[in-house]
Amino acid sequence: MNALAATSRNFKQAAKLLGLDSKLEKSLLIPFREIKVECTIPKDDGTLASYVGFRVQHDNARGPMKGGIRYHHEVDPDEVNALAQLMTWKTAVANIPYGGAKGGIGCSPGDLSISELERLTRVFTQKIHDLIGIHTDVPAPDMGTNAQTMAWMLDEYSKFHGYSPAVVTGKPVDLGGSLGRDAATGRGVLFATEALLAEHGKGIAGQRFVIQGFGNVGSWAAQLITEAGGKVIAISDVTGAIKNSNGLDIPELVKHSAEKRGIKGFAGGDAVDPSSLLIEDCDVLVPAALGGVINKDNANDIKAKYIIEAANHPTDPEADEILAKKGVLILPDILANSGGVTVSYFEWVQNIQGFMWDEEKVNRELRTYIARAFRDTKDMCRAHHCDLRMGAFTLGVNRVARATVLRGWEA
Ligand SMILES: NC(=O)C1=CN([C@@H]2O[C@H](COP(=O)(O)OP(=O)(O)OC[C@H]3O[C@@H](n4cnc5c(N)ncnc54)[C@H](OP(=O)(O)O)[C@@H]3O)[C@@H](O)[C@H]2O)C=CC1
Ligand SMILES: O=C(O)CCC(=O)C(=O)O
Repeated sequence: MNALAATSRNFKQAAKLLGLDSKLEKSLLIPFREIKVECTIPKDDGTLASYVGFRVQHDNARGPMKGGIRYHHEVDPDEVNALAQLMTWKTAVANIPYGGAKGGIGCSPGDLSISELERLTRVFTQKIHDLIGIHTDVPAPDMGTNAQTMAWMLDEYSKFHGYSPAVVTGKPVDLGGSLGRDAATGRGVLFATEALLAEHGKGIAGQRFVIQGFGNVGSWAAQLITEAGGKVIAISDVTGAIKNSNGLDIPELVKHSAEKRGIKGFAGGDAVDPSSLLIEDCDVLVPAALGGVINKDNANDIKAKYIIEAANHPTDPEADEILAKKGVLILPDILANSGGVTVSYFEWVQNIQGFMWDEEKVNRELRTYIARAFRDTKDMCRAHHCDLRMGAFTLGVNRVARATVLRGWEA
């Protein structure tokens, strides 16, 4: 199912559970603003290349819009729209004073040189600089982008508006980035998993994990889960998938992946078919790459007891239904991966205050925010007799609806 159709379907189900007025429901669903820009750059060989960039600003009832910028060949308007909407509910679930946005450029970052990526990022920033800002819309990294991308955005934005570190988060620490932001999404995944397992009398130690994706989120999640005593038995990235039933040596895999630009060829595990990774026998499955990967075609074969959605919208609504019947518990994206935007919020606060926190404080606060979001979600599950996804959706949608009504519509 298309990402936007799936996300909107979840939203509508939550609106129904909350008994939202149909006109309010409609106004919450329609994005505040959709931006589409042409980005042409000279390539290193002198030829021109044109790309399409998007920024969808979904909602700002609770504060400045917030969300990452994705560089991936599959980026399209519907997907960015869905991801922006998810950010609105996610920031509300985390109870941080933001709305939601998302951006992206349809490109294959692996095929571009560093200087081509820099030119593309600068052109994109030139096209949207008037529509983002510290108190309007604050970008951050997502798939295919990183701290360096944010450094270029900050530099380009500052040419128009003066030096403004708080205009992006996930920056390098040398430019005002927060300690702990790089690991934050993976660390949030760990904290959220701990909260879920604790409810069932379990801990991370001894559980067998399978992780799809070994980029920022997947690699940090793997490292932190391993440090907490979990056994990561299989991992995939674009280059392939590997398995070791005794547990993969994650620090060695991190080194291998950095040197070889992927996990393929790692000596500490056996190569397996990437298409069967999600149906490997394990306790906890952590999709940490693309959307829509758990769907009606593979849901029946999934063996995990818990799915922790580190990626955005990895599970289709049809798969949700199949997995619920099988008794698989799903910790939804807007809660499970909210650690990234939560530490982005801490970064923005530090930039505005001109004061830096130490990493221990960042991680301690993150644990508090994730634990609170989990408790609040469970309260909504009890109130509405629903699963964790609808618990998180009703929590987020209700907070945004309340803010919208309080602000009113008077012209
Ligand atoms: N970064 C953040 O703070 C946050 C990210 N997220 C979400 O987490 C997910 C991952 O983002 P992030 O880690 O930042 O992105 P990265 O670009 O750092 O990493 C993405 C990873 O996914 C892998 N990948 C891509 N396609 C496939 C595929 N078909 N099968 C298996 N692996 C694949 C990539 O492989 P390769 O490197 O070989 O291309 C890479 O290992 C996304 O859904 C994103 O929206 C959510 C919240 C915050
Ligand atoms: O850190 C941020 O602002 C946004 C991270 C993001 O894009 C996401 O949570 O999906």
